[in-house]
Amino acid sequence: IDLTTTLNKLHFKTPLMNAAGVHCATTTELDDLLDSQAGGLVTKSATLQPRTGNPDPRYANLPFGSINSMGLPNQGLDYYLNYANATALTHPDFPILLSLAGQSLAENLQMLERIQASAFSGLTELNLSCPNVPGKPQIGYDFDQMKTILTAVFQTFNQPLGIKLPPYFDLAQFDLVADILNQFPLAFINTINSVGNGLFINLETETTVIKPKGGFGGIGGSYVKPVALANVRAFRQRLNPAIQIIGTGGVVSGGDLFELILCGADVVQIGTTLAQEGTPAFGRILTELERIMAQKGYATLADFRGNLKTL
Ligand SMILES: O=C(O)c1[nH]c(=O)[nH]c(=O)c1I
Repeated sequence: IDLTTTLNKLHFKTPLMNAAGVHCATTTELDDLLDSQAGGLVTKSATLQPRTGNPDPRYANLPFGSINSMGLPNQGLDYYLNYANATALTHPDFPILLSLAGQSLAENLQMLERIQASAFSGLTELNLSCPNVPGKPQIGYDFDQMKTILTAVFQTFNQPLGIKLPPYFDLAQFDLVADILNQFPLAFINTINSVGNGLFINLETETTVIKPKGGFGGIGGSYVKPVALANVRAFRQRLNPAIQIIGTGGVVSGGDLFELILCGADVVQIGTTLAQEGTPAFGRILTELERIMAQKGYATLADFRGNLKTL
């Protein structure tokens, strides 16, 4: 069974990695990912300066997933850029993605210029879908702003770049967003980010379970798998084949991983499952995938990628 895959020119030994924001905020967490069966890693979405983020409790595990309103806490771009450049020396073949979530176009352009001026040779993921910075609407739901940002970004940045998208729930929106994205030389899209501004209640205490934003937060885990499958499938059907797809959302088992690849994903990320189970989740899920592939007679991921059949 060959589990290898590629994203742009980066070679992944396995198609599974962390989702930005989970187990990737500090060098300790990032080194943990290096030593796991993950095929690559992505760093916590960065701003130019460090941020403390929203007040605790800002994350909660739920019966079928998680809710979070972290508020973009991170160590600042240089911390992650330094980590990426140091790791490239010790692990030259391990794919590293840098996630950016600047709070203005100017900040994003400043960060991209800093990356371009450095020795960084990985992939950059521009997060257009953080749902938890109070007062900042998600760029991914403002199509004019998205177009403006992508136009400016591709005039500035000549390294491979992908974007992290929020979930969409309307076929006309898939058409509209795909038409915008097809105008740009994107290396990949990553879909989905958490389903924004859900609410979970503690029935006993009659309270919310997280503090920020009156308890509203991004939903992840099994709750969102049907939304992730649909978004990966819809964009695979609509995007220029040169734009690859990272599939994220609701992956708990090897079957879930198989399904996202069947919808067209080239690489798959786990967030909630990694937060709850730790890095052993990578090996468990990959072993389950191998078993399913063997049962079905598939030797490589390309044997079934994107081959979902309709009735
Ligand atoms: O609250 C966060 O830090 C956060 N949380 C998410 O669920 N997605 C994101 O992109 C971000 I930047």
